[in-house]
Amino acid sequence: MTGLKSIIKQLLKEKREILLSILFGFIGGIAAVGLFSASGYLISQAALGVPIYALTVVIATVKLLGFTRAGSRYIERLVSHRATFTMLKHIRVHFFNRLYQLSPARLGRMKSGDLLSRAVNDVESLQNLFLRVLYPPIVILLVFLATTLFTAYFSVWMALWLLFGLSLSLIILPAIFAWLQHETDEATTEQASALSAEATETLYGFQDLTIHQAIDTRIQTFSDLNDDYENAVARSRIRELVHQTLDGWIGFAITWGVLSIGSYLSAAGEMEAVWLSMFMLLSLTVFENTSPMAAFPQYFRDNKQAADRLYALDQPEPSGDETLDDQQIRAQFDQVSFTYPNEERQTLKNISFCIKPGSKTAIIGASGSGKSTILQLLLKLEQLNKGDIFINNRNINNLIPSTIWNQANVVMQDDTFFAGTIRDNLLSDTNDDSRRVALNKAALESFNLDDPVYEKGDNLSGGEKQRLAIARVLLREASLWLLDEPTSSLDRVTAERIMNQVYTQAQDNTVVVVSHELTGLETFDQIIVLDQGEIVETGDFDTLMSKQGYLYKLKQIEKAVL
Ligand SMILES: Nc1ncnc2c1ncn2[C@@H]1O[C@H](COP(=O)(O)OP(=O)(O)OP(=O)(O)O)[C@@H](O)[C@H]1O
Repeated sequence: MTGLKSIIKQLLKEKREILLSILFGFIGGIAAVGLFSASGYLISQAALGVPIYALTVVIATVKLLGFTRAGSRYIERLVSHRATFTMLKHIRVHFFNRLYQLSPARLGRMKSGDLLSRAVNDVESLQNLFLRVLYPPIVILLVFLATTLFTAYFSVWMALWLLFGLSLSLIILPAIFAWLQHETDEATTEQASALSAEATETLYGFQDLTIHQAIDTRIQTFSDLNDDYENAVARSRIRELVHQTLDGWIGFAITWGVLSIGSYLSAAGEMEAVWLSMFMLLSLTVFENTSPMAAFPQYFRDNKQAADRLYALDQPEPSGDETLDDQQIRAQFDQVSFTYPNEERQTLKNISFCIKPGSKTAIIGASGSGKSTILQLLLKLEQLNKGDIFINNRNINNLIPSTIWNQANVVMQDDTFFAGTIRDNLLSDTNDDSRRVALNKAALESFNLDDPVYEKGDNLSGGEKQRLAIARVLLREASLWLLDEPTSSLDRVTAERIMNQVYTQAQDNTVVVVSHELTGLETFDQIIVLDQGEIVETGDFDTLMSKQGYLYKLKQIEKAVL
């Protein structure tokens, strides 16, 4: 289902409001036509010297139509806006739920500026969908048809002429302008997206760009993108104005035609001349109603694209097992290959290994050899391309990601910290005493729970962030520990102290540690050595050293360097 269809389906839930909007829109529109027509008739009669008492009914009708028009316009606006805001509320909730279910890896691949503009601009622009795209044409059509029917009572030719004007104004002109706009609009959307992503990246990287003296180039790029976008928007607005002008001319031309037909009919004695001014004002008013159609192609396009973009995030609800019954976690990779989306290079090549329940595994290897990727796949943050991963003998494809996350204590290289306090950033609803114990275990005893943390943890050093991330996991109960270089920014003594705390707490659990460090490997049950996405050897420390293979050579190099 396309995005627009999904949104319209969502909107149709507000049936009552929609029907009321159309009904009162129609009453308001037809009252306006009636008001001006009756006024035209009144002016003609007054000019002919008809006494005022003979016109009492028409005068009262004009007044009544004036009130009806104002009242129904008010009710129409009220119910149409209520329908719109209810719809927006549902869409926001739907969008957030989808965003929430997206895998963090897929989220990460979207440029943050782009994503923000999606969330905010797209939902905001959808408020025009009902107010300017869906129901105004229906109301205009109904008013037009009712007016044409009324006109047909006096003259079929005049009614046909009005119908001709209706098809020009309501169908042909919007279709031509929608077609004209089609190509440039695609470009405008891409430019808006590029501009937003560029702005976000420049703001985030402002400090680095300034230090590396690359800010001027970046600002120039931003300024060029901005110019392109502004030009595209200006072109689009000019087209809208041309459409509006042409629409006005069509209204005048049709009114002129109505007047000509009326004059001919009254000269031929088939219609009284007193009706002429009524038809002239009727035609002018009914065409005035069509002026919102000039913005129709633009709004239609904007809303269609916004809806498609929002619903592009839709993906099937994750299905599968929601629990892992066993206390201990066993993981097995069976001939797994993996390439990141949109990448040519294979990151993992046909790797197989088994992590036994309650065991301690170290994954080592050169930078870029694929160590972190193994953790990403285990957490189902990425979808493997070939082979199978089993957790407790269940294929990972049949597990919903949150089942694994519930069981996992994870420290990644780029854990996120939020503006708030240390307490907030521990992400635990336990009591303050337990929080303090966790901070102590993570060698953060100098921190207070109320100490502030800036956005993205900007006031914390690299080592403090790592220790805070470890304090987070020390507060959770989990049977699988996945630690990606958890102490790489710490001095050896502190690192050992903290890791001892981790191993004590995780002594019965399955632990996988990704590391560059070659020290302390003796304590692991299994060492997996990776090189360029391939496993070059596995085994415990003594076995690998006695084999005098890859790890042995690395150790020799380390010895020589130190
Ligand atoms: N999100 C991503 N999209 C595309 N390629 C990626 C992504 N993440 C990692 N890669 C690539 O996959 C390869 C393996 O990356 P990975 O992070 O798993 O290596 P690593 O062994 O953990 O490296 P390091 O020790 O430097 O952290 C690298 O070549 C990297 O460029």
